[in-house]
Amino acid sequence: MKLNPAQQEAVEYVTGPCLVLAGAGSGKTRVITNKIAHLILNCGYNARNIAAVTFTNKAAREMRERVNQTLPKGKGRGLIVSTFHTLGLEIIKKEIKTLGIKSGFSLFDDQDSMALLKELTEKTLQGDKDKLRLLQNQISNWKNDLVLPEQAKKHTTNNDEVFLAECYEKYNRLLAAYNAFDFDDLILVPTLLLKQNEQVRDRWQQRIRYLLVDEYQDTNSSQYELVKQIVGRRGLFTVVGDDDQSIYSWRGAKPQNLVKLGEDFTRLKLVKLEDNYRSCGRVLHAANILIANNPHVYDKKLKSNMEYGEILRVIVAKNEENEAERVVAELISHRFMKKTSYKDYAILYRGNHQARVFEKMLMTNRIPYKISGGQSFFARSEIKDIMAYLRVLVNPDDDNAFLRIVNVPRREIGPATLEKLGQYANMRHISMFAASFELGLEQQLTGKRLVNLQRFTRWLVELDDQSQRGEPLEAVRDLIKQSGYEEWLYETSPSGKAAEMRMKNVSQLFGWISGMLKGDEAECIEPMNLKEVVTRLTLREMMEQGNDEDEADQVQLMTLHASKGLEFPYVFMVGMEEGLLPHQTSIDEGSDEEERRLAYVGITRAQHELIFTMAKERRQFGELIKTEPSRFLHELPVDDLDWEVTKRKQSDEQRKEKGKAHVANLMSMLNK
Ligand SMILES: Nc1ncnc2c1ncn2[C@@H]1O[C@H](COP(=O)(O)OP(=O)(O)OP(=O)(O)O)[C@@H](O)[C@H]1O
Ligand SMILES: [Mg+2]
Repeated sequence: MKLNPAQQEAVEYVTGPCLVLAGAGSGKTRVITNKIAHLILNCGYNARNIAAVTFTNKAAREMRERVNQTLPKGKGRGLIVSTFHTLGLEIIKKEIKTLGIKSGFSLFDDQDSMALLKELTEKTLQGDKDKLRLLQNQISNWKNDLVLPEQAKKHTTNNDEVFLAECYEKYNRLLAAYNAFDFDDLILVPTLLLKQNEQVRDRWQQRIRYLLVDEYQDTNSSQYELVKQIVGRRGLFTVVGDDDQSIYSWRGAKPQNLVKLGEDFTRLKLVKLEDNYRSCGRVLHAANILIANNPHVYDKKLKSNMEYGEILRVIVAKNEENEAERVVAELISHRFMKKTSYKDYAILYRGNHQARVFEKMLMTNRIPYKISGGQSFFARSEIKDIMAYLRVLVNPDDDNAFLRIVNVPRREIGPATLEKLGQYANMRHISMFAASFELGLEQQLTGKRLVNLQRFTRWLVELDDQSQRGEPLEAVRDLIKQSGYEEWLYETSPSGKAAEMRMKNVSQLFGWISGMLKGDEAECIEPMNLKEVVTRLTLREMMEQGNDEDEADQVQLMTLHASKGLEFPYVFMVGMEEGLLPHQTSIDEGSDEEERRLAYVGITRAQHELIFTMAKERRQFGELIKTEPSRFLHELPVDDLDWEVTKRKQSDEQRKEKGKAHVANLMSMLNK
């Protein structure tokens, strides 16, 4: 693969710390993939001593693929390409003894952790959603800053803070009782362990001798500390990033970590890349002009290597339905004229809720599409159910999971039974699952209630035995069959078709499990046992979403956040309105810099053409609100934008009919 001289320099510098700081599309990610190959092929590194960290599972998968293509077969074996969280999980798993935790621990996603917080603040916050969210954020911030409950408690200045810190302490204690970690723990726990335990640190520094980090601008304090602990004094690493694409400050990301890197590693070599290979000149010009409105720590230049390209259009639609209609009509005719594929198009938006009308319009027109994020595969109730079964199977202490499935499908184990069971378990300080076997429970529960409950838990024990006997796949298959889940889906779904769809999702999940147990899933280094599979799936569930049929020819729908690092020939940036982009909260807070960076990320995803759209009216909380064009549209260079002038005289009805006719016309052209 060809590289320019600056990229080449970054790839070949392997004797010390290296930072590549450059704008979008300048080939930073390409530097990382080429450097991995260079380290293995020309510098004598064994692949298993190299780790590359990226931000999403999708990016990790792509990176691994790209590296494998450049290496002779087998040379990439053992290479770690993962997200920060998967790397953290890997460290926890390998150091489970040192950490003194039971294997088969659970991972709690945001919803699980919220359920826990709700439980422990039942009396104080009484389910107040805003306050609960505030508490959850504060705990997350503490964890991201490596602050433990004791330290948090020490630094309180008022009663509110004392309350938050105490909740944090209780929350962590509950997590431990459930033998569970939350998302932020996956970084916090390994980082503190490496920091405090020299032996463990040595072990990991021996294992990972060269570290590469993509999208470095989005690392938070705990992630940065993890990097520091792994590279140690040797300081052999390459990180690449772009401060203008820092869009995760709400998760504690600190672009200042770029500056800190220079202070912490004084030998740091800085490489700047100034050629953009992705976007046409006009797209790049617009992006550069927009981002110039933000203050800059580093001076960066970026010039296009492509032609200047088509004018950037702004489509002004009447309302959100009309916006979706227009985008889909544009897409159909464009595809017809240019003979492109559906997967060449991306529709990018600020918030997941914006996706729905586009989804509907695409479906109506039979256009294949894929939504990344949003209602993810793992958020579907059937997947949550089966995952809960699996979680109980590998970690019977997981009361949350137990409660989710104890009566799904219905087993006549009612709330009164569960309440009694819960009380007894609490008294004995054991899990509900364990409590169900104790003789003492007979005083609380009698007759049929106890029989039903124990039939259920005994059945789980049998499945676990089967799995332990070396038949994990059969155990999972039996679990799904014997639970009667399929029949239950047919009974409870709104239609047979819906039940069928849901069962298809369950089969998909089963397929993944089977692949992981055999070790043929992309992210597997070797076959996994059922415990590992469940933790890995939970992580997939937390990180990202979905059943990634990357190869399929589908229009891509995703949030601006999820589009980071990706590129598409044709991009629609929709909902370009004040209140959406920039988001209302940032307007209220009087700071739009991060939103501008988000717009910059969106614009720089486009390779050939970029179309902005907005709706003049939008429904908000059931009311129709008049909107204003996004300030970012006004910041773009006037000569590069073509604002569509709306013809006022057309009535709504006429417009609607015309839009429909247009789409129908195009479809018939295509079908000929
Ligand atoms: N030297 C080069 N010659 C030709 N094409 C290149 C070169 N370097 C990178 N590219 C191509 O340019 C595009 C952008 O590269 P890449 O994704 O690595 O950029 P990036 O800096 O990581 O972008 P982002 O900031 O959006 O993550 C890719 O299609 C890549 O293959
Ligand atoms: Mg990149």
